[in-house]
Amino acid sequence: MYHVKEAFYTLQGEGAQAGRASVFCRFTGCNLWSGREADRASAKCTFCDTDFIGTDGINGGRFATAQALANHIKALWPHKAQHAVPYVVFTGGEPLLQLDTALIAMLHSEGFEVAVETNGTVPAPAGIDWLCVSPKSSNPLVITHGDELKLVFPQADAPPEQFANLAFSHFFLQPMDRSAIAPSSIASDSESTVKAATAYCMANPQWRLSLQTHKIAGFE
Ligand SMILES: C[S@@+](CC[C@H](N)C(=O)[O-])C[C@H]1O[C@@H](n2cnc3c(N)ncnc32)[C@H](O)[C@@H]1O
Ligand SMILES: Nc1nc2[nH]cc(C(=O)O)c2c(=O)[nH]1
Ligand code: SF4
Ligand SMILES: [Mg+2]
Repeated sequence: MYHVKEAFYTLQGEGAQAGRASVFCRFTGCNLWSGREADRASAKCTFCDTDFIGTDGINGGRFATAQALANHIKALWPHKAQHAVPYVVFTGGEPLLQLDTALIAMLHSEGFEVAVETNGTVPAPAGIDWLCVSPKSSNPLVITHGDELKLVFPQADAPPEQFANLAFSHFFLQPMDRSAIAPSSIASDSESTVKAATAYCMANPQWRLSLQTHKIAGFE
């Protein structure tokens, strides 16, 4: 049984594929946080910007088979987009707690490319076409190669230097969105995570800036 919080058609907002039309499938649950605010401070990942509890979001639900979930995803890709390769991004929560080779194979047979956004602490099934790993604090990575490493910045226990030698094709710093965590406190300009990430990328050109364009442009 697959548990899906929500699924929707949008543009990939982040990283090297930013701007690409995508079906997002957000799985329920994560191994680094319960998702409850009361547990945030003591969680293994404390800055999450996402609600991944339950199956009550748009197009969410429980799917008994890979075929059923693949059909659900396929129905969200517009029929008119015939000249583009259909693209699905599995995220969460932590998608690698649920994504398996059966679901990947089913989507490949429907012509989809399969992308994943993961915290890198859970092994990945074979067949993923675009793998984005986003390390979280000192939680050990079990995935050390992939297409992009997208580090939320800054994180005291996860400096970029720790990941710079891993086998990824792209290295991104994504400014931490603090408003998602403490909506009432507006950070001063001198505390801007965008400024800090920009300065780091300018001093260390291996790294590029990833902005969360869906939030800036407001398309989601
Ligand atoms: C909600 S996570 C779900 C996927 C997976 N659990 C992970 O952490 O990569 C999706 C993406 O949002 C990023 N993210 C989460 N909270 C953020 C925040 N407050 N500011 C910026 N990016 C954030 C994550 O690092 C990850 O790249
Ligand atoms: N548009 C859009 N792009 C995204 N890229 C990664 C996201 C995520 O939450 O995994 C995300 C998201 O939530 N929305
Ligand atoms: S690992 Fe990802 S989904 Fe889990 S709490 Fe952290 S950012 Fe959120
Ligand atoms: Mg998001």
